Formats: sequence, C-alpha cells, structure tokens
Amino acid sequence: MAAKNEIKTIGVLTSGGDAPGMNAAIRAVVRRAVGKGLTAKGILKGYEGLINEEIVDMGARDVSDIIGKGGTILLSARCAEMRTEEGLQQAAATCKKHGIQGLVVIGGDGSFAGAQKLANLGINTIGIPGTIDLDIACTEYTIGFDTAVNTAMEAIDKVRDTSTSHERVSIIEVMGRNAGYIALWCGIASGAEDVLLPEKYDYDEQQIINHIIETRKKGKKHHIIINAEGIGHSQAMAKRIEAATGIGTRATILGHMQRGGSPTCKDRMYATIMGAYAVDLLLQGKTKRVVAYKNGEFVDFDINEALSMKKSLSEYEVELAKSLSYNYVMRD
Ligand SMILES: Nc1ncnc2c1ncn2[C@@H]1O[C@H](COP(=O)(O)OP(=O)(O)O)[C@@H](O)[C@H]1O
Ligand SMILES: O=P(O)(O)OC[C@H]1O[C@](O)(COP(=O)(O)O)[C@@H](O)[C@@H]1O
Ligand SMILES: [Mg+2]
Repeated sequence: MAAKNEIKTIGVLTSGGDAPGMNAAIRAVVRRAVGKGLTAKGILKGYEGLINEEIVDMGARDVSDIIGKGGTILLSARCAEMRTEEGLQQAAATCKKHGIQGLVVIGGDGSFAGAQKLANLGINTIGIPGTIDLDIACTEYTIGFDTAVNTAMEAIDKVRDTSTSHERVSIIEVMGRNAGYIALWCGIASGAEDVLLPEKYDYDEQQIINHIIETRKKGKKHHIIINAEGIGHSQAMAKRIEAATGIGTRATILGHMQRGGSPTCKDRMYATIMGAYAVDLLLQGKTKRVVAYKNGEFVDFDINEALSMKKSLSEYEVELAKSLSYNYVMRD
C-alpha cells in the first residue's frame, strides 16, 4: 500500500453499463484531486482503455458543464480481456507507466472484481457503485438507480394512459439484469396490478390470467404488469395472455432509455459525495475499498468483503406491491 504522500496522480474510469450520475462522480473525483494538488487522468472506455492506453489528462475545466449530463464523458465498455491474466497485467502496467498510483473505478460488482485484482498488483484502487440496477450488496444506493426508476416510472404512466383508453392489458419490461429492484420500485410507484420479480416469480401464468379476469370483472379499464428483465419474454407472454383472456394485450420493453437522461438531484448529489470520498480515501493511503451508502451515511468497505455480501429485496416492499393492488384489497 502506498504511503499517504506517495499519491500524486489519480486515474478515474467508468466500467460496465453506464448510469446517469457517473459524470457527476467523474467531476467530483477530478476537482477533488486537482484541489488537493494532485494530477488527474481519465481512462477512456473502462478497462479496455486501461489495457490499450487510452488515457487523457484532466483538469478542472475538462469537467465543466457535465454534472447534469447523462452517460459518461469517459465512455464505458465491457472488456473481456480484463478477465484474463494477460489483460490484467497489461492494465497494471499502464497504470505504472502513466504514474497512476490511485485508481477510482466507477461501476458494478464486475468492475470491482477487476479493481480488486489491480489492487493485488500494487495499484491503489477505490470502487464507486455505479449501476442503474441497485444490485450491489454493500450499499443501499448506486449511481443511476434514482434517475432510471424516475425515467421508467414516467414511461409507465404514459403507457397506462393509452392502455386505459383501449382497455388493454400492458406488460412493461424494465431493466435490472437478474435483480428486481427497478421492477419493484416502478411497480409500487406506478400502482401496477402485477409486479413480476426474478427473485420471487413462480412462473404461474395462470394466476396472472385469473387476476386479469377478476380485475376486469370489477371494472378496471387497464391492467399493468411490470415484468423484470430477468424474467423477460414479454412479447410471448403478451400473446399467451391475450389468447387466454381475450383482452387486447401489448408488451413494451423500455430498454436502454432507462440508462440515459439527465441525472436527478439525488444522483448528482450522492455521486458527487462518493467521488470526493473516493479521493479522500486514496489520500488517506487506503486501497481496495468500495464507497457505500448505508443507514443514512457514506461509508467504505473492503472490496473482498463487499463482493462477498448478499442482498435481497425488502420482503415488506414485495408484500406491499401485491397487497396494495386494487384486486387484492377488493378481494371480498
Ligand atoms: N472477475 C473479473 N476479473 C476482472 N475483471 C472483471 C471481472 N468481472 C468483470 N470484470 C471487468 O469489469 C467489466 C464490467 O463488469 P460487468 O459485470 O459487465 O459490469 P458491472 O461492473 O456494471 O457489474 C467487465 O467487462 C470486465 O472488464
Ligand atoms: O447495455 P447492455 O450491454 O445491453 O447491458 C444491459 C444490462 O446493463 C444494465 O442496464 C446495467 O447493468 P450493469 O450496471 O451491471 O452493467 C442491466 O440492467 C442490463 O441487463
Ligand atoms: Mg452489474
């Protein structure tokens, strides 16, 4: 581990799926570093840019006017080579060649696994949770989730308008890989009739069909089903439901629009704090840490510990998604 005064240059990269708020974190890393008299370097395209030496110097002006922009100005990538010993060694060699003693990695669990390996090769690394999926166990907040659920919620509200006019069933598929956080939040926030979560779904489609028939009998003009990406197959599901119920059914897959757009105030604020916090950790001589938000505080964990933690959906929220739906309340 480098001593406090050894850190002179800090690198920052974004890796995996981009997330709104990543730019706010980049800005905070660069400005915090420069403000403390350090040199800041941006690595383009995540680990790919580290392996291929795509490095740019970053001053305070280079991060002007980005806090409100979606995406990541550093670009992002999924880089298979980083998982190989050769790629990893090359990435570490680039850090050493460019004098990058401290590296801030903004990404998800996969990106942290890369940061952990780089730390083992002598590069001081700090992870910042950046993913719309909220699927990082050590933290209750990840950069981009707030913006993504707001974007998805607005889209669902719009689909509901037309669904009601045509008295249809609408299946709306949201992102989240194998995690159901986006689906659960959007489901509750949009008052969906059914919320299908990968962690909970029993593939009993007949139950959904019965539910649709019951709600229709009670006069509901629409039936919104939020389906998580981890379950998927929304188009086929729509065809089967239409055939079984005789009610027009449409599927809408929201897709990558959920990852774009201007970050919410919360994403700008929390990403800013996390970016500055990461630089502060490096200046304290820390390495192999992940910045997290837990119990109302910004904290940090050892990467190994963070990666071994498990996370699950709140049972209370899952119960609410079901028990507050009209048909459940009006079941008598
Ligand atoms: N086990 C690993 N070892 C080294 N690098 C990894 C590992 N897993 C993932 N990575 C790197 O991190 C990148 C992002 O990981 P990925 O799982 O796609 O996204 P996220 O970080 O958002 O979860 C991968 O493309 C790869 O370059
Ligand atoms: O952009 P791609 O490669 O299609 O990946 C889609 C995946 O990326 C995400 O949007 C974000 O996932 P990560 O943050 O783990 O990269 C997932 O919700 C989705 O499954
Ligand atoms: Mg991920």
